[in-house]
Amino acid sequence: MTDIELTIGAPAHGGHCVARHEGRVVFVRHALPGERVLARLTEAGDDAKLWRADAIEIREASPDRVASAWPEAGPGGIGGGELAHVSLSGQRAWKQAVLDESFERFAKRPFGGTVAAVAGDDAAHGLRYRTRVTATANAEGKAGMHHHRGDGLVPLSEMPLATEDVERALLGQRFPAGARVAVAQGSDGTVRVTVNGKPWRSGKADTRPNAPRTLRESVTVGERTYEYKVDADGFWQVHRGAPAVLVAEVLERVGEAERVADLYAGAGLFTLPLAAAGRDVVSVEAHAGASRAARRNLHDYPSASIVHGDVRRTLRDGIGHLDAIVLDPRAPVQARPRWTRWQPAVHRGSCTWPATLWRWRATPPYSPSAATTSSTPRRMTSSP
Ligand SMILES: C[S@@+](CC[C@H](N)C(=O)[O-])C[C@H]1O[C@@H](n2cnc3c(N)ncnc32)[C@H](O)[C@@H]1O
Repeated sequence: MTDIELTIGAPAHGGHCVARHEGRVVFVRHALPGERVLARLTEAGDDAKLWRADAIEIREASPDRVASAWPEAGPGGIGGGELAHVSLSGQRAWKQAVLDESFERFAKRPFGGTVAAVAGDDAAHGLRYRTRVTATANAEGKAGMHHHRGDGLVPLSEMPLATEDVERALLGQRFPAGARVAVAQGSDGTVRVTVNGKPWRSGKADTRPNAPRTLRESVTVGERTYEYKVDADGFWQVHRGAPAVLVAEVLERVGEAERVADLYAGAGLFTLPLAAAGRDVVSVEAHAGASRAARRNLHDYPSASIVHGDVRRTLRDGIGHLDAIVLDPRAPVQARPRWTRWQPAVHRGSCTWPATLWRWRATPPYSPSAATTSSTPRRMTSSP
């Protein structure tokens, strides 16, 4: 193992900072801008343009450095807790810098937003926000997570990002070796565990034909509360405050637009409030379970049509005139259709961050026929 001393530069997308060593770029995790660190190289091929390293000793610390809130995600540890050593204000400044830089570089326009805490984040010190966690059981049946960019499984002794109930369900029992474990908590506090896609209860598979598989979620924005039923192991925004923040943002941005597409719509988090606001919504989602959930959630709203299918194909086939598009892809850019005359509507949320939000509304006119013939969109980054 080779250790090198580095001066740390700007933060970059994905939880690392950029440094330089003998002309080569090094992505350094567990460091902060301005720090002087001893870094252990973790990927350093002779011919590689880019090296990766973990800061293992801090020689000159940033004022934003704090004791790690999740030591297991420290150097050589689990991926996904990259900012555990950064103060909350430092995390927000970090995210602001990444968003500002990404928008300037890729969208060629200013980000213009300000990164702010979701209600309750400060009181919880930026922790305990995840209502969804997935893990893999190790040979002893303990829930574990993978090393950053590695296959090795680290059994968890804590999961400080999760709500306490989710953490308890994850760590307080054993699972079949190698199993994929998903733990989720609904708005009413109910926790459901799914093991390899099947219900799990009180330490064993729940084989009852009527074993519960869904969770209730309610999202309150202003005076209104929207009710959803989602699959316990299906997609739902993992931050407990994200659904309400995102719905409020979407409603405001869509404004009075009459016909709206909700692309990559999941279980209908945005489709439902948009339909309830009287919008004519086309909701497109490729995952069969999520699409079924959306149908269930939108049952009482005839102004919403649920398309179960691929976004690109659906747009190519034509979905008619649209006044606004809400776009929330989970997959990176390749999954996006070829955008045309308007700036791409882009949102990419990342679980790495204490709060996540970049969501843009595309402006009309939208022309389905142009969708396959015009220029390729500007590339946007997305997080792993
Ligand atoms: C990040 S989730 C967002 C769901 C929803 N907008 C929300 O916020 O709850 C992205 C969704 O896009 C769906 N998806 C991914 N690729 C797709 C594609 N090519 N066509 C349609 N849906 C896709 C996934 O199944 C997933 O449900």
